[in-house]
Amino acid sequence: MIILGLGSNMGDRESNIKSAICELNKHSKIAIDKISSLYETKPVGFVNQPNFLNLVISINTMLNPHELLSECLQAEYHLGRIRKQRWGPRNIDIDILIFQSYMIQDEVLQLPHPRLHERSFVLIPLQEIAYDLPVYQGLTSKDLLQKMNTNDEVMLYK
Ligand SMILES: Nc1nc2nc(S)n(CCO)c2c(=O)[nH]1
Repeated sequence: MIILGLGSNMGDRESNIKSAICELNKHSKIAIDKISSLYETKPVGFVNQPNFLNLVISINTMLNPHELLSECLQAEYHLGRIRKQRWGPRNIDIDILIFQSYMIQDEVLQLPHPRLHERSFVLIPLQEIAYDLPVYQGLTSKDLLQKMNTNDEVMLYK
């Protein structure tokens, strides 16, 4: 499976995420498979910023991980990606979370995403579309969520 995480906490957040999905789906070598519900989520990392909207999608593609990263960055660029601070607010964020069984650690891409297992804003939507997918040390999103306190950080938006 190939899983992307989408997020936005600037501007029309829902429209930004829908536009990002459309941008990706327009690509001849990317096919959207599943789309999770949309969630309102409290910011983690740099907490002094607006709430995010987050979702995850699964895709099918013939691209390799670095080619897919390039297309995700292109899509962010086309959507006018605004990011002043590394951890600050952004109108659109497209992260590659899982790319089949690839393990990559280089200066532009880390797979699986290094913070995937500690992010309820990823694990909760991921549970919807890939509940039995091992995502971290053989554990599924359900296993990982059972170990976390996530009661008010992630709320179903739509
Ligand atoms: N809830 C939430 N917190 C975040 N902190 C960062 S950085 N990001 C950007 C994704 O890495 C997010 C996010 O998408 N959602």
